[in-house]
Amino acid sequence: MASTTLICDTQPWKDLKAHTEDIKKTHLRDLMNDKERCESMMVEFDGMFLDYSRQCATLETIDKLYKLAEAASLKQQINRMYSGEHINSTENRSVLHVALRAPRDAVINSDGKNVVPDVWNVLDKIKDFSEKVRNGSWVGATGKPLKDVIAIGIGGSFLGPLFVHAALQTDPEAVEFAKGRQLRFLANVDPIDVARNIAGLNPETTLVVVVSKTFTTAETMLNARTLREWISSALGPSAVAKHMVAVSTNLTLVEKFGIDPNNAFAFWDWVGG
Ligand SMILES: O=P(O)(O)OC[C@H]1O[C@H](O)[C@H](O)[C@@H](O)[C@@H]1O
Repeated sequence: MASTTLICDTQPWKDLKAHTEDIKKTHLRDLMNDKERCESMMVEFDGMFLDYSRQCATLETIDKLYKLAEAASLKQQINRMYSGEHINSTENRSVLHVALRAPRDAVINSDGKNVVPDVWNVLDKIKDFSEKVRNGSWVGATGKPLKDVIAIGIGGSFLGPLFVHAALQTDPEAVEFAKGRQLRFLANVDPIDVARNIAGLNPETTLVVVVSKTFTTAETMLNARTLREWISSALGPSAVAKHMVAVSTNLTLVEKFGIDPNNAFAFWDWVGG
């Protein structure tokens, strides 16, 4: 049940607010001298190390934050999310991005259906396709392997892929695999940006990935049509099926656009856009 009390009207919020005034008087240098405090602000899990000791916070702050989380029913809200309740009340839908990284045997229901098998079908399809592109067995319209990628998308459909790209830029294995390849992002409708994106790329060896939850976003669709024209004017309209793929919830529009449904990687309404 959603509470009608605003979080800022609760006692734990007021306590935390008063506490922040106190903590401002203490220098971080002094906080860092407290060994017990520093040790309890470091955690390790599954090879990941989190050190949050360099925050203006004491153990008392953490305790107050926990009390606030309790007042906000954070645990219950997390459980509601995992059980597929429509916690996105404005869009009346589940919020299940957690299902995208769930193990194969997990059961996560949305509207009475376990969504995990569908997720894994798409993940396997993505892996299969990307491996073919990487090992050169997927070839373009003129028989050449595809080495460069242009990702079209705006908002979340740009920032998500960009985030992964940024994260992998310092991973030695990813750097090795990316040698000789370019990944470019087309995320606005400035014609100069289109020109910059395709400069130096050959349509014969380029893969275009259109990422759009709705497949109706004006900027993305304009850029997708521009690059469809770039490909088909150089290689003929049938080349689109070899050189363009999509990631979307709207597979009907993807197919209408001319992308082969076999190369459309689905996701679902319950993934935030
Ligand atoms: O993924 P799409 O449907 O193309 O939407 C792309 C973006 O469109 C708008 O800017 C929305 O505010 C964003 O939340 C969304 O990520």
